[in-house]
Amino acid sequence: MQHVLAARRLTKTYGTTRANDEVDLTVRPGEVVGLLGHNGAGKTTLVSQAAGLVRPDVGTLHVAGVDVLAQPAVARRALALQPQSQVPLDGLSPTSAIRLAARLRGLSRRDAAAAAADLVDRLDIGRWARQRAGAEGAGLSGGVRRLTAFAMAAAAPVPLVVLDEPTNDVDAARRRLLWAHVRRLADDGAGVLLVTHNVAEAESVVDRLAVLDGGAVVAAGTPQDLRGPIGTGLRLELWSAPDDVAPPFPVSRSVRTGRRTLLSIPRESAEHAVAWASSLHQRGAVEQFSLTPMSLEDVYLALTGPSPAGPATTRSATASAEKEPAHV
Ligand SMILES: Nc1ncnc2c1ncn2[C@@H]1O[C@H](COP(=O)(O)OP(=O)(O)OP(=O)(O)O)[C@@H](O)[C@H]1O
Repeated sequence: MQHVLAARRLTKTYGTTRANDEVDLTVRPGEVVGLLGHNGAGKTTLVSQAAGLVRPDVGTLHVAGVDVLAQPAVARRALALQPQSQVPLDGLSPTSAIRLAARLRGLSRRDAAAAAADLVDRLDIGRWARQRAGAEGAGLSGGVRRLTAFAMAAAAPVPLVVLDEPTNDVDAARRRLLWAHVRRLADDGAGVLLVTHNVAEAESVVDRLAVLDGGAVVAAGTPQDLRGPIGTGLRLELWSAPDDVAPPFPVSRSVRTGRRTLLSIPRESAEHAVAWASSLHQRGAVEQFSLTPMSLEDVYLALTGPSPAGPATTRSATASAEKEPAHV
């Protein structure tokens, strides 16, 4: 079936900063595509171009088959956007804002009211549903405003839903409700482009992922594709290990954060690792330990590096930018 989003060689430069560098990205109806990347990697620039808010320097962009560059207003009607910044709700309650969004997308008064009631219920924001926001959203918490903005984007059927960091400020229980609804949007036939820093949680809802680094797509595919050889490994976590800890098996990566030491090890070393960590634990050298499969977050960090590369000013500005461009 036709893509609901098709970006080809999309490039956007601000001065010497290449915010998007020949990005290829597609979203099909019924799938959730996650867009990952460090701060400044170029995610919002890509989303803004898809929404017709920013014009690319080079490349082509189609939303639901409509050329965004030639017909931005028509393309915009095929897309619902939850922006990264909070939406202004001044004077509106969550219920009235969601209804309004649904009405603007052509739903009847009755259907808009039903959609708003359903979303308020699914996202568990009933306590605040009739509470009017003051200036700059005053009176509603950041999380409720964010959930309301999500519900506004989800209020009426549309070919492409674009969500730019929808879970910011949202508590753990309601994040789960939101993720479930993201999946439901795709299961109902929409294509969803999801920008998120929440790699671990996003793994449960995305069909495919693209990782941006320095404006370029450095990896793309299903979570399983991305795991690749890195993802077949294991992670051994030690709590309060001494600084000079020296495992007697291969370690591809060792990271210390606070009291935790995280070692990436090959699957074949599992038995050795458990025996070694158990003996450290018995001697009191570590407080506790765990051995688990590598998470998608570990793989993401391995792909992008522990510190942000930032946008590339040239193609060779970062190690990862030298990799073959990937396509999704
Ligand atoms: N209007 C602009 N003018 C100048 N530079 C810009 C502009 N918009 C974005 N940039 C730069 O382009 C790069 C990509 O920014 P972008 O906002 O797309 O990143 P991002 O991946 O969305 O980051 P974050 O995760 O922090 O939201 C950054 O270096 C940013 O400073």
